[in-house]
Amino acid sequence: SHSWGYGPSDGPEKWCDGFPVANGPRQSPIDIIPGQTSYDSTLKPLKLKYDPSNSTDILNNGHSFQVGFVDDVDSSTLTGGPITGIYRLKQFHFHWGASDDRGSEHTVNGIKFPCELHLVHWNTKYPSFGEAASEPDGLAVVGVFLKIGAANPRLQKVLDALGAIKSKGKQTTFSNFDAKTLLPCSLDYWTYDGSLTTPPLLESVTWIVLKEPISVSPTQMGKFRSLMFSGDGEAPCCMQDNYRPPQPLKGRKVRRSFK
Ligand SMILES: CC[C@H](CNC(=O)c1ccc(S(N)(=O)=O)cc1)c1ccc2[nH]ccc2c1
Ligand SMILES: [Zn+2]
Repeated sequence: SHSWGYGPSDGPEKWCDGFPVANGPRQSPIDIIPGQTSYDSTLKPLKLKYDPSNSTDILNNGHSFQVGFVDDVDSSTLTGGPITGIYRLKQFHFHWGASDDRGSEHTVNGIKFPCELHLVHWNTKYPSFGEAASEPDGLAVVGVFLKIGAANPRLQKVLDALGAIKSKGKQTTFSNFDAKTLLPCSLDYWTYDGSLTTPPLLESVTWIVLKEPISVSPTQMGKFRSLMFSGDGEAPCCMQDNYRPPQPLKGRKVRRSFK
């Protein structure tokens, strides 16, 4: 079966065996080279409307942890930016490294950040996330870089919940969380057509990567690394380096919303 991970035997270099689209024309992440992006004045400002009452749970899915949202109504949505229509927030999750010198999926001029947040939205022109995930305009993921600095109080509620979901498959309630508090001041962004960065690597994602990072402290990064890829009763394996490296651009254009 398609069991994949981030280790030497099941990691990103092996994913093409089970998921040939890994070598497709619009794979993610990519290295963003700001000097090679083009300013597009027709790009609209991002509009993120998140209702805190929509957050439901926090789950260790064995690859990362994610905070889930009620997505059967249009109360936590993404509109504007490079997309048309209304996309609903489904979940957010993170990717991080074993040390502060790596961990992000997108890079900027080859620079890796210690962590990257992904806010996953699906196009409401489709009946569900699962169906949208296989459409070229089905998903929109907002990526936010985390850089080492002062402890970020906005992360603390999420990090304090990790103790309850240490191993794979653990889940607990997580209510009244306002995902907007995780966003930086500026919503300036780069955007390009890409894919999920984990199997099944579906080429259905409009990527919207924010230029301004948010801060995270080394201690807070340690909390991410206290999670386990492994389930209870399995050989313990720390959840870290759960990032895919940048993929070939294959002629794609990266646009930016700012001068
Ligand atoms: C269709 C994929 C989905 C599971 N994966 C995701 O939801 C997902 C979301 C975002 C990103 S990222 N890092 O690019 O932001 C990567 C993966 C998914 C959903 C339901 C499923 N049922 C059976 C299998 C299955 C897979
Ligand atoms: Zn992700």
